Amino acid sequence: MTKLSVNINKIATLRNARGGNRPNVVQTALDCERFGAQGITVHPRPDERHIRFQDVYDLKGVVTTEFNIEGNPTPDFIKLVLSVKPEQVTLVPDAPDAITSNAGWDTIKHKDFLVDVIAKFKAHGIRTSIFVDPINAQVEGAAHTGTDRIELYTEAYAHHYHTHREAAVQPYAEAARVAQQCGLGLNAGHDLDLDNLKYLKEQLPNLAEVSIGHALICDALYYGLENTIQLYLRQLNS
Ligand SMILES: CC(=O)[C@@H](O)[C@H](O)COP(=O)(O)O
Ligand SMILES: NCC(=O)COP(=O)(O)O
Repeated sequence: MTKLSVNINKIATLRNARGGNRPNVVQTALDCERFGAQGITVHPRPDERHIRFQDVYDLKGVVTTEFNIEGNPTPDFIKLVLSVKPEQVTLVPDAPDAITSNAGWDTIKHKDFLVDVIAKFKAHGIRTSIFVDPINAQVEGAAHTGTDRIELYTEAYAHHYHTHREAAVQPYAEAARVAQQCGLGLNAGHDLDLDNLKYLKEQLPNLAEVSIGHALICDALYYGLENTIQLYLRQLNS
């Protein structure tokens, strides 16, 4: 079974556009769970342009499915995660000014840093995942950091899906196989949507979890949040 974790960053983006508390991030997380989501993902960034650090504290008290906090492990981020103690932390090497995540870790170059940070989280019982491109050497490098899982950065797959899906998925299937050989759990995310999700799932039999935000929230404008979550779950489970 592949779990669906709904990334609610975009709910916070909408709230922040006006100030106030509409839409309510905490209520949306609870509703996502009620509608079938098996996890909630947030990606607080240093400028708090969408999810704020306070949101993360508020969500911890109420999320009953898997809580996944993503982000660049700056000292502030590490402090937040160690204090909130989510089920999973996903380390993403995004620059503070990046519009969105745009690359995986160089797990070879940053091995010592990752080993150190991952050990801190694991010592507090938090499962770790690191965001990587579908490159075999980077997956093997991830295994040497001590992480529990990797999250494959699926932007390239999503981008090429409509032109040549077999070629687009090939490096991901290979990376998934290497992850399994190395004993790493497998997550995936970024730009996944109702078109490209099912094929990815079919080609990556060991896929434990996907985190999806942007497309899912856009789809919810048309189909409603409950229907949309059910549509995504159907792609994963049919
Ligand atoms: C790691 C990843 O791919 C997502 O967390 C993505 O960064 C979502 O963040 P935004 O919603 O800010 O684009
Ligand atoms: N880890 C990926 C994620 O949380 C959501 O990415 P996206 O669906 O907003 O591109």
